[in-house]
Amino acid sequence: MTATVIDGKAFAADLRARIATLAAAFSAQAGRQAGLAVVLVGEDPASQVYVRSKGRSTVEAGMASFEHKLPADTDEATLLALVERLNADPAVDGILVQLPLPRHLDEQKVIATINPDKDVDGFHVTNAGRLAVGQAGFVPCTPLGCLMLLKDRLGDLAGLDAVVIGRSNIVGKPMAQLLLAESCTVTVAHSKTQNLPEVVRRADIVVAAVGRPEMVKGDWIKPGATVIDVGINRVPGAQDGKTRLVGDVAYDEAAAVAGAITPVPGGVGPMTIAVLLRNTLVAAYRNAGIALAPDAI
Ligand SMILES: Nc1nc2c(c(=O)[nH]1)N[C@@H](CN(C=O)c1ccc(C(=O)N[C@@H](CCC(=O)O)C(=O)O)cc1)CN2
Ligand SMILES: [Mg+2]
Repeated sequence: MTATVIDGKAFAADLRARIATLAAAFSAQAGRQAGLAVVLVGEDPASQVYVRSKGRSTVEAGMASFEHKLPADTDEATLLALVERLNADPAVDGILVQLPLPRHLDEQKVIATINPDKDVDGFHVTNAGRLAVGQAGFVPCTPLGCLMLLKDRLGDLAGLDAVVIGRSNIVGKPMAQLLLAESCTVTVAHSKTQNLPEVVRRADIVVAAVGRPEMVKGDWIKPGATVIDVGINRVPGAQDGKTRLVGDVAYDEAAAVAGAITPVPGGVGPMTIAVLLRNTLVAAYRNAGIALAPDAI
């Protein structure tokens, strides 16, 4: 078997186009643009790339982008005061603090300061709780993007066996909650899981989010399974000094067995920013008190 390649880049482009149409409708109805504030502390090169890309995508979708770049040695009080100002700013519908933060800053404390109804990353405990009990809230962008790709490929997920490898607050745990809400039978595997290859072999859906390059091997995959690779790992390339990106799944081996698989790059990654725009627009509709059909985006 050779797997169908799930083209996250194309799916995300289509999603962004639909968001742009709705964002224009929002601006006309509300008399203002939906707004996203992104806070970057420090000069981490990857974070700078992601923040630039978020700003550009926000403007391209017809929304307002507010970028706040703070030096790496910013103290906690200054960062929390900025978040409080953004909470109070009616032009700001969504607030995102780019992670990771410099070590001296407490990520949980910063996230806890964001108004949950502006928390378009879905990282606030209130939104984690809402997801856990099935209430409307914001869902973290990467797992929601994975779910969109899965539903597009498989339709109804009810009854399928899903294994999520990784238990982070940002991907693994919310992914498991989302799959449970779709009535999958969900296993969350992690570094202490015994007989991981056997556990993965049971799965109709495998979501790999461990951050270990090419850890999931082809012979772990059940023939025909759908494989979603969240990993973005930079490893030394074949040529001197060059690096290349690989996922958490050994792609060529897995693609020979799976029914469908996301590539790295071009799979899950582009969905993260498209879903961020989606969450921001949903926040704008809610903040403006304008109804938006639940399945509109
Ligand atoms: N506050 C947040 N911080 C972080 C998040 C997040 O959702 N919210 N996620 C990641 C970084 N991230 C967005 O912030 C992100 C990561 C990867 C991609 C992406 O498109 N990746 C490409 C490859 C990019 C490359 O060449 O390096 C792909 O997979 O095709 C977008 C956004 C951590 N921090
Ligand atoms: Mg820290």
